[in-house]
Amino acid sequence: MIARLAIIGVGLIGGSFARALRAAGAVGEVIGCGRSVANLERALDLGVVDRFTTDPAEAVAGADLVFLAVPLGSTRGILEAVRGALDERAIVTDGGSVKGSVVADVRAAFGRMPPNFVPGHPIAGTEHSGVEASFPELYRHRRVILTPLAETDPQALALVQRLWEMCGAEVSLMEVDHHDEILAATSHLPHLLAFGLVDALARMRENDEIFRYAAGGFRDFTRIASSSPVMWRDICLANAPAVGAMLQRFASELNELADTIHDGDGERLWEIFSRAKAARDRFLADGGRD
Ligand SMILES: NC(=O)c1ccc[n+]([C@@H]2O[C@H](COP(=O)([O-])OP(=O)(O)OC[C@H]3O[C@@H](n4cnc5c(N)ncnc54)[C@H](O)[C@@H]3O)[C@@H](O)[C@H]2O)c1
Ligand SMILES: O=C(O)C(=O)C[C@]1(C(=O)O)C=C[C@@H](O)C=C1
Repeated sequence: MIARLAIIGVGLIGGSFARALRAAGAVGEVIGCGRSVANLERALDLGVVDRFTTDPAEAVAGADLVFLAVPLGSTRGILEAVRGALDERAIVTDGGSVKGSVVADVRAAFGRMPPNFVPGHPIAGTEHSGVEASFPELYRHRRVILTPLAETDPQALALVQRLWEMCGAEVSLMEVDHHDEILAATSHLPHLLAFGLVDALARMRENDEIFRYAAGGFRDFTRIASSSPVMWRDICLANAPAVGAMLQRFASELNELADTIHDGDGERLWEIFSRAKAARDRFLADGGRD
């Protein structure tokens, strides 16, 4: 389906995309591009890419499909670097966790929204980074959100959708702003809470003792605080308004909990916890994805 695929950012997301498409027999040659030569050499050893370069323009030359999977803060620079080298018919898509910032970067770099750019976001990942962490099954039974714009060519959209489906994913279409609001709630806020909690505990004087007695609850709640600080810095900055609004909402929920405990209002605590448990049980029963 794709004779030449260029992956810019051969990490967890880019590497897994290449591996999944290879496993599905959907790609011919895969060109990797990144900043870390050690990571790219590892990608070559693992068979994730057939060759690599650190020059984005060289990577996209002659590619039929370009997949951008770099931290969001690097998106605009990459787009500017590849602008003049892209094949006229090449389809470009991405896996960035925030869509408004990517769309703004594309408009700024190209002076318009090219019809062959399809913004996307796989709702799948782990707390690990780099090509070593990538695996072909990452997207199987996971959702991928595509956020096409009025300018998007339906054929480009259909191809990108088909490729994700070949990776085993279920594709949904969504408006850019709606995507960013939803993900602020279900992904960005939980990461902020995990990072914030671990940082607060780590800065407490007794932290050695605290971590010694932490067990499953702490481990489950904080797994995602092992995620890439660069990636999460960029996500928070790229989605600042929606993340800020969610944080404020959550802060008032926390204040309400604190007041309820202070008032010794057990009935109210039970109500809040029961409502939360029922919502999470429903999420799991509906196939809640890990
Ligand atoms: N990790 C997740 O769970 C997850 C899930 C969905 C989407 N995403 C998004 O996917 C993108 C990639 O995340 P990841 O988890 O694969 O990160 P990663 O750190 O595993 O991989 C990113 C790769 O990009 C390379 N890179 C960084 N800056 C670059 C630049 N300027 N030019 C070329 N290469 C550069 C790095 O060397 C690295 O190999 C991010 O935009 C992230 O928001 C991540
Ligand atoms: O499972 C994880 O480790 C993840 O963080 C994956 C996760 C998330 O669910 O929040 C992280 C960022 C994304 O953009 C999409 C998925």
